[in-house]
Amino acid sequence: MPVNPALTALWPAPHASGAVDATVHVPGSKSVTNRALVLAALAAEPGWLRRPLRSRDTLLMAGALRAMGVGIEEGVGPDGSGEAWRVIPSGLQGPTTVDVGNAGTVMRFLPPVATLADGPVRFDGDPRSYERPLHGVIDGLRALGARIDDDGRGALPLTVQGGGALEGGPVEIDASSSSQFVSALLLSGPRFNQGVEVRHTGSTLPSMPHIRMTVDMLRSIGAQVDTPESGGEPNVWRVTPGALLGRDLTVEPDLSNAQPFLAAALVTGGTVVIPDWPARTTQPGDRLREIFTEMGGSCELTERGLEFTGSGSIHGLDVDLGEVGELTPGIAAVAALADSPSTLSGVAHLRLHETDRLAALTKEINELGGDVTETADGLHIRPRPLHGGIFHTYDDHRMATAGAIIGLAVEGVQIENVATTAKTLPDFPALWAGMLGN
Ligand SMILES: O=C(O)C1=C[C@@H](OP(=O)(O)O)[C@@H](O)[C@H](O)C1
Ligand SMILES: C=C(OP(=O)(O)O)C(=O)O
Repeated sequence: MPVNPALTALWPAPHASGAVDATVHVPGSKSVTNRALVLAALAAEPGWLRRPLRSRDTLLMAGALRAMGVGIEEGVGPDGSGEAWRVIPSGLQGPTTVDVGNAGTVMRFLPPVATLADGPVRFDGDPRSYERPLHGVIDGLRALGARIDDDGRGALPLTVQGGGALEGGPVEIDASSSSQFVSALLLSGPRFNQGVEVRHTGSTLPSMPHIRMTVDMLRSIGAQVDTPESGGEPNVWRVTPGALLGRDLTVEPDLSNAQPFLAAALVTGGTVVIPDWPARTTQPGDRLREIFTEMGGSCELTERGLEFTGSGSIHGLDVDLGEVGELTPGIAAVAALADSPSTLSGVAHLRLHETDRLAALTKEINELGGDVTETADGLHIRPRPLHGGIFHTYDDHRMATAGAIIGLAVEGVQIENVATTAKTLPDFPALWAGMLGN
């Protein structure tokens, strides 16, 4: 995706001169788009993906699947409405090379797919991808019969020696550093000879809504999945081998990327409407209705979408974000502007996300005059009057949007490399300006 050089420098975060009043159409969900691409590629027949997110992470996923022989064509959808991708599965091929960028979904969901290719698939990515944990996928796949060449660190780069099929069966992994280990093994599970039974052995498991999203999407494409919630053992998921159907799926807006816009309503005491907010969803961003209400806003789902209104005051809160870790940077930004302290907990694993998010948030908010301290599993945030300055983003899209939230209330905040938002929301600067009426 071409990057506008002007945006890689310093971007003056717009300061809000009054209450925002806007409707913001948020592009599709990264997590849904990348699961849908993998499942459609593994299906027995072609399928449609409508309103897919087109961002760095999803274009990397599409590019990787194409490199393995899957057809992904531009189209307008079976009923002629909306942009769509037509996904045409085929025998998966190697040798090939996959660039994962810094996309957790690509680096974790695709090695299991590559075991089904008929030759080697090499995985490489951004420098940060070498530091992000992958041991659950590597060790798990080896236990299920895969051959993988790596350097023994449990991380990228690596080569999966695809053998055209994988035996599958029961496997134990510790997914306490990423729920994506569980999702990765489940998504390809229907195509393994014996299916897969994943048992998580660690003490904590983050991001449960994302595992539910995996299970829901598997079921919707014809897979049989047994889960702890459907009467199975705690921490055990079982996928039966079987063919997957070609479906016509419309991607929901990315509710985690709706966060900065909802935050703008909260911070400025205004109103923001997000059209197409789903009435029922597995996306973790749906928790924002409750969290931002506790922080001082109010919201209603109407036929226009989610209407969120700020009251003019922002309150701190004590909250365990273990299930919804990707919301932490945006919540921390709002908490730094609140009228009382906050404690965010349950998110130790954020140290291994796009950057060490706990360290990055602490440093950047404190450099604007804030008072944030890291705890063992989160942040203590004591609001103080903030001043302008440079907000560094460490190639982390959610750091950039967190800085933009602070900039609404604090004059003179400059975001370094706002273009990093292209990971999941390439239109962010324009959407932000549009919301502010600029
Ligand atoms: O499966 C997914 O789509 C995701 C799962 C979560 O990962 P972790 O469990 O590694 O936090 C989340 O933070 C990430 O943004 C997307
Ligand atoms: C953690 C995130 O991404 P990834 O899918 O790369 O893990 C995120 O988007 O907040």
